[in-house]
Amino acid sequence: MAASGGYNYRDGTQRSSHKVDRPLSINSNPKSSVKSKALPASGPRRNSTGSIGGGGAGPATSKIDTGVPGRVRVAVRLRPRNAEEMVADADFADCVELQPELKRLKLRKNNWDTDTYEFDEVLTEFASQKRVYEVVAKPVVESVLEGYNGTVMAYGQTGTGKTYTLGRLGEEDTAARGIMVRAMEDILADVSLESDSLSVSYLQLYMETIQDLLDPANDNISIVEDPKTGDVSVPGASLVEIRDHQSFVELLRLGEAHRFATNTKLNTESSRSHAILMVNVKKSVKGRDSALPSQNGNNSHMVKSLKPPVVRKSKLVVVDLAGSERIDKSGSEGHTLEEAKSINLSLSALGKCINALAENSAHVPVRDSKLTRLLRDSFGGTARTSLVITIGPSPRHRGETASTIMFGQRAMKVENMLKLKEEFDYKSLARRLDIQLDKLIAEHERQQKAFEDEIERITIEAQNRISEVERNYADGLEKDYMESIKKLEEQLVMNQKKHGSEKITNGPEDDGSNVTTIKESCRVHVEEIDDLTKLLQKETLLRKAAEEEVQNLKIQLTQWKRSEAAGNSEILKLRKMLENEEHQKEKLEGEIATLHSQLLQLSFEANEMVQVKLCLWLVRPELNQEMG
Ligand SMILES: Nc1ncnc2c1ncn2[C@@H]1O[C@H](COP(=O)(O)OP(=O)(O)OP(=O)(O)O)[C@@H](O)[C@H]1O
Repeated sequence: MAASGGYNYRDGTQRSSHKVDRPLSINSNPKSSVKSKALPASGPRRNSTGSIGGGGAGPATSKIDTGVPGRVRVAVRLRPRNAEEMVADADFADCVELQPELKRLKLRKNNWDTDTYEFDEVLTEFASQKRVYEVVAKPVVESVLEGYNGTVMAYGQTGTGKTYTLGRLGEEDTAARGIMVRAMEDILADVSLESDSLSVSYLQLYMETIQDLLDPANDNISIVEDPKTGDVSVPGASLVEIRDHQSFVELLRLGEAHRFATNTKLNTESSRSHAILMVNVKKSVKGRDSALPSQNGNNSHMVKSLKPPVVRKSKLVVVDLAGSERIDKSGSEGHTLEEAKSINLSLSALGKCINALAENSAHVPVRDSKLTRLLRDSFGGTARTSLVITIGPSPRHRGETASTIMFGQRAMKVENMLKLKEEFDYKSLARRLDIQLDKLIAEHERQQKAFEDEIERITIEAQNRISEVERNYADGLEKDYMESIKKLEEQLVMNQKKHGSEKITNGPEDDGSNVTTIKESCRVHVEEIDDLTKLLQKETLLRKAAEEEVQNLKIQLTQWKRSEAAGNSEILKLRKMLENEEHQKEKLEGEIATLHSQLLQLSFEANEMVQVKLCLWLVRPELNQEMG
């Protein structure tokens, strides 16, 4: 696609031009050949200071956490000769010679002399995409999954393979997949989508304007720096939750279609913007709070549930920079020239920051461009950073190749301090406690209901038994009584009959046998009354036993009511503890804000003091000399 006054998207559409408000700054190409030795690898290791603090509010890392040193790692990748180079450079040797096993690159000065440079990895034109991912990005992705921020960035001349290395989707040929796709595959395989979360933003920085590649209408996104942590974020960018590999590939495709690209002399589809993919990973740290001892050893599960869970919120940033070629080389003119100037401006600002960091300068000009502000954490910050510099083999571009190599050499000297991005998750603790409280209340209500039902059942049963005993007793008594009455009546009738017949036979005189009969009848009655009394005593005993059982049940009821009251007071205690935790968190946040504003005030005052002294010196230098 021909370069014109407007600019082109990769999807083929044309948009109006943007204004450039800064002068051109030419890419630095220092002559000095700094030959750095590869430093020993220093990956993130968990140290004691990176562990959870004593249990206060705020970040989970302790305040004395200074991090672990992690130098920026740099790999160099050589692109194979393309069709044009096959013809144009047919009679010439490549400008570089690679010694991958020695991790060395030789840059030809002329036919008989070379400069040698060492890198962390040297990737030849035969290196597969898989190998490139494994040596350049995989260690960074692993760090991100452990809770550190990470950056993977590609830097190099136009057409040397930055987008090929980072952004290839490899849908037709999975072996061609680039770093972005492979990184997401590893992340998806490690996180649990039930408890962790994964979201993505995709931006482009074009002529000092940040545009959302997932929503191009959103084209004036600002950078926000957290005054507490120094973390850089772009809250205006769309944040898309990733659930699976395919949805991520779709997002990349959408973003790539919106990326500004044009046809330059060096690349038919040259990216004219810096693309920045941000992958936010939020992982809960399992099993950490279970190590906490209980205070009294009794309610250990309660203590455990009151400890806030720990989450790690890390970020992987993948940066595909625009080409770092010289303007005359890319054949830029008109609007494309303005683009090239802007690209060079931001890349030169990045170069200056890297130089300052490599030389341990007191001042690092981070604020000179949006690119350096966005990459603040990646160079000299807390992230683990891996840079791949891409070069071409053509001797015609030796100057650009040398410049790229020097950029990589200086970046190798930048030391970051990796910090674990861990914090207490109060929100999830509150959610967990709410759920627990609801469960406890529901369980308590369920037990109370079961208990009341049981009491009712026992009471009804006891009452039924008492009524039955009473009924049996009354029936038995009545039956016995009636039988006795009947017997007595029969006896009386028999006696009367006997007495009458004796009177007829013996005349009216009594010979004493009548008295004997009555006595006998009385004895029988006494015995019967005895039997009845025994029966009555037995029934009384049964009634007493039933009454005792009712009494026991009443005692049990009182005890259950007491244990219910104790359960209620435990819930109140838990609520109180939760309120205390929240109160303490708010207090600590307030203190941090006060300290921060005091710090700002002090630095403002110090600044003013310096300015007053400077004015004094300018106005009255001799006075200043007198004052020493
Ligand atoms: N290692 C490689 N093997 C084979 N082909 C490659 C390799 N690297 C790059 N290419 C090819 O070279 C061309 C340019 O690559 P690419 O677009 O990735 O370059 P770039 O550095 O991103 O350029 P720009 O800065 O202009 O966007 C593409 O056609 C790409 O397929």
